[in-house]
Amino acid sequence: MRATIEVSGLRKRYGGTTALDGMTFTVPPGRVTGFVGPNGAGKSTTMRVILGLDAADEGHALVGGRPYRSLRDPLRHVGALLDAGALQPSRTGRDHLLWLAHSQGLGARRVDEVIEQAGLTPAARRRAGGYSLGMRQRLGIAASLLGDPPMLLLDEPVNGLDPEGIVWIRGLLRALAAEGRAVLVSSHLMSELADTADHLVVAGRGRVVADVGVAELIARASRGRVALRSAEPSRAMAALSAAGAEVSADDRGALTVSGLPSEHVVAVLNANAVPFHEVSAHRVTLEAAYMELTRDAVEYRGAAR
Ligand SMILES: Nc1ncnc2c1ncn2[C@@H]1O[C@H](COP(=O)(O)OP(=O)(O)OP(=O)(O)O)[C@@H](O)[C@H]1O
Repeated sequence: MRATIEVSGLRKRYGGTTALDGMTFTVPPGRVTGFVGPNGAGKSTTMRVILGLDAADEGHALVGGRPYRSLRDPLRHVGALLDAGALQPSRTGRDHLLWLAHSQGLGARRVDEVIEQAGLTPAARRRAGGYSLGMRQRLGIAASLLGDPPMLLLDEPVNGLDPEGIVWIRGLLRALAAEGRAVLVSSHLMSELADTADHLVVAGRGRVVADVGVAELIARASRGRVALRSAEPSRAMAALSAAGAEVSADDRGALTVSGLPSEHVVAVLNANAVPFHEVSAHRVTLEAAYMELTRDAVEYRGAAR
């Protein structure tokens, strides 16, 4: 079974609300695909449809080429974290995992491995009802790893994690992808996916707005601009503007130049004897690139209902 998640032409309405409007994308093995988009864009609905928890009105979702519901021992194929709150509060974390493991023919040794992998060892024998949100997330992630699945779907896994937990999950997701797994991670906060995702599927109003590599998205939004620092920013601005560039300055005196490649920027400054101490490619943050992309796709909740 090829570890690929495929979503094709999904449509779904809830009464008068269109949740999915032709959602189509593929999550290939070997990379972390971030599934992002504003609130209400259809991310959770898509994940529920992939996992057979909700039926689409049209279209199909396949995991490893098959509908999720047709899989025997699904945890061995697809690991999922959807709602970290769905727990029996009186059970210990370890018992919860043992119960899940037994349902899939997996043993206690595997349970202890994922407890260790999820950093849950100190809490594993405590009642899950007393867990913090971060602990519940770790338990949900441990559960998703139980069957050593080649495909993973994690809905907002960073929710509730402390800074150490965030660093941990970034490393875990990257390691899982490096092992050749298909990893789909949803988030509505772009900063959570910076340094984690290789690729982004950006959803807006129930469909895909962009399906793009992270590096390419940043390069595109950076638009070949040049970042410049000079002890004499006004002279630098005057010289570069005279050479046909557009120059803007931030409140700390850093300049951003568009319309001239960096080697021309350097040549113009040298020809005008303007001192400078830094010329580099201007790189927007992933968050800024994403904001630009989704500006038109934001669902204004009040207006939409
Ligand atoms: N069970 C449901 N009943 C009615 N409407 C629903 C239901 N589930 C989702 N919706 C609506 O479908 C749309 C898509 O919701 P969904 O939860 O999939 O978006 P999302 O991208 O996951 O958003 P968020 O980032 O807020 O989790 C929203 O308008 C939502 O209100």
